Amino acid sequence: MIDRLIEAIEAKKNPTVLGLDTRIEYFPEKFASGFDLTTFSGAADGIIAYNKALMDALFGTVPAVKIQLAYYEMYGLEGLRAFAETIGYAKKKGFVVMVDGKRNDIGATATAYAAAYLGETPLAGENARAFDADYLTVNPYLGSDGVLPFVEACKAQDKGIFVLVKTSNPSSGQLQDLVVEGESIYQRVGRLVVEWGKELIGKYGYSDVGAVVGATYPEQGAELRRLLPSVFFLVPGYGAQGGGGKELAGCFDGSGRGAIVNASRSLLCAYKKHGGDFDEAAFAEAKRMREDLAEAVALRRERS
Ligand SMILES: O=C(O)c1cc(=O)[nH]c(=O)n1[C@@H]1O[C@H](COP(=O)(O)O)[C@@H](O)[C@H]1O
Repeated sequence: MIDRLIEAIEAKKNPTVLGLDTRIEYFPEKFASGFDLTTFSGAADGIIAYNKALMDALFGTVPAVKIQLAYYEMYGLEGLRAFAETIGYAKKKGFVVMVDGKRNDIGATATAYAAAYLGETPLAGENARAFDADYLTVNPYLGSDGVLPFVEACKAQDKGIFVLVKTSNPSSGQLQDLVVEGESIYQRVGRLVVEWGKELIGKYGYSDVGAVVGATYPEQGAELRRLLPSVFFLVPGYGAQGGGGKELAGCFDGSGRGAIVNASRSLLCAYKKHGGDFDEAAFAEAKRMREDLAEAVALRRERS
């Protein structure tokens, strides 16, 4: 999977993920008036239409989408309908599809989650795919036996995962920065990610087992980039959370690879900054973000 992700980034010359954390409060008035937003079903219809318009506007310039499950679960079964339809449309448009569910559990249950998002669900007779994503985000708190079922699914199905290593939120250091046996927890998790992914290295030297590294901690990002050369980074926290710009140079490697940066609210609500229609505004913001990241990559290349 990782080779496909890297090639998709290079084809668009843009290490950006469109985060589809879509909620009805983000709809501009004119768009909102087209749906009955007093019901889950109307909200789901609105979300599907919003997502499709954004994907239509951005598929030429952005290589991947990340669909955050929480924003679909909160609209109940209708929300899951919107989730499934968004995955289907994203694939049709050629996006690499990441599902952000931060899943984990004991081994047997992790196997069920892996079947749901990365693999196949056994039915009487034959297997079927429930939600067919390319990537899933995974929480490592339960240790190896809670992560290996996802790694197995990556192997069997040519998929990928991003394991939470250093997250973007303000309190991420409360546990992740603790020093144990001479290294921080996030460094230790990073080393485990290398272990988990060592049999899944693609032709560019990166593994299907990647890491989430928040844009809001660029120093730790650069440190992890040096420490984990085979681990590709999903970097959330750009824009709305304050991350971005040249600070992110250290998340990339010397050839400009190694990371893809997610923006959700800053693209979903770009019309509030740029004015005009929400899809055109998202396109303008995606272009600005691409230039911003290109500068970070250029700086990284200069340093190598
Ligand atoms: O796994 C993630 O994607 C994630 C990890 C992390 O450390 N920080 C983080 O913000 N995220 C997700 O990335 C997205 C960020 O959204 P914006 O802040 O609106 O761009 C949300 O879907 C978060 O759940």
